[in-house]
Amino acid sequence: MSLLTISHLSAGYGRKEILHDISFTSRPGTITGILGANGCGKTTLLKAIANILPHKGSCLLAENTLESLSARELAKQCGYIPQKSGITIDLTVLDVVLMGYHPDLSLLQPPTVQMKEHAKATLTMVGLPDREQANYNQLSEGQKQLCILARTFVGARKLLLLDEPESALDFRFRNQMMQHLRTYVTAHDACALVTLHDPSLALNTCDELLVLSKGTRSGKISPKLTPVSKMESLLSSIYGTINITKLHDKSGNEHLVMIQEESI
Ligand SMILES: Nc1ncnc2c1ncn2[C@@H]1O[C@H](COP(=O)(O)OP(=O)(O)OP(=O)(O)O)[C@@H](O)[C@H]1O
Repeated sequence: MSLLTISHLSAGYGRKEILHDISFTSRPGTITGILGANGCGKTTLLKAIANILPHKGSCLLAENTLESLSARELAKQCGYIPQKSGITIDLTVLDVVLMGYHPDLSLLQPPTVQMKEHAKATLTMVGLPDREQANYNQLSEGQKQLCILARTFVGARKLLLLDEPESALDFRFRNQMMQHLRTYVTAHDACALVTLHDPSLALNTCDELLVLSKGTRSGKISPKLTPVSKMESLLSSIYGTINITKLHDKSGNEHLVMIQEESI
């Protein structure tokens, strides 16, 4: 059964259409990676689903048509992480995380003690223990991404839209971030759409991959089910001639690794 149903979505800027007739579904408890070349429309897709961009088509989350919700109701259903947080004023890390509760609080209502404790625990979980009183703007870019991730997690929304949440994270934190996301979608029966630029990370941590090419859907991959030859063919449309190889770690778990077949 689907939690999210995107039907015939088209969107763009002004008169220029960027996304053309995109349809797909996501099940509860799953992570869908969105892959595509620079400028193909990944961010535009997330913005349209988050209702930041006017669009044609519809986005259904469980029984809610997202386009018909008020901004507050939408924020209660859907957490959106843009590429840049846009936070320029001085705020503590804890205050930034507590912003994740805003849709649940009335104007000027302060967060509860329980919310603060949960926010601190979430900061520790994502890898920022003891940093709650630090100035958000004095964190490294990677630490900022972890802080914004914590902000997204505390809200317990059914749909998470994450735009390159791993771009400033090192190898270890990238994998951990995807593990935290896995824990989140499982615990909340939620679904996450994540734009990623690391195909190997996407192949090993996402349940499904939506492949975009020039604003159209060129295919969907289920890394555990789709034959390697079909994955290679679809991903070659983005990355050129590539080769996907199966490797096993020391515990015997299978991993997919994508390598470039020829020099560019
Ligand atoms: N605010 C805007 N006004 C006009 N055109 C825009 C705007 N934002 C993006 N575009 C255009 O829309 C197209 C898709 O951009 P988008 O940011 O969705 O791509 P993307 O796949 O997320 O790229 P990247 O991987 O580089 O982040 C690009 O051609 C871009 O120039």
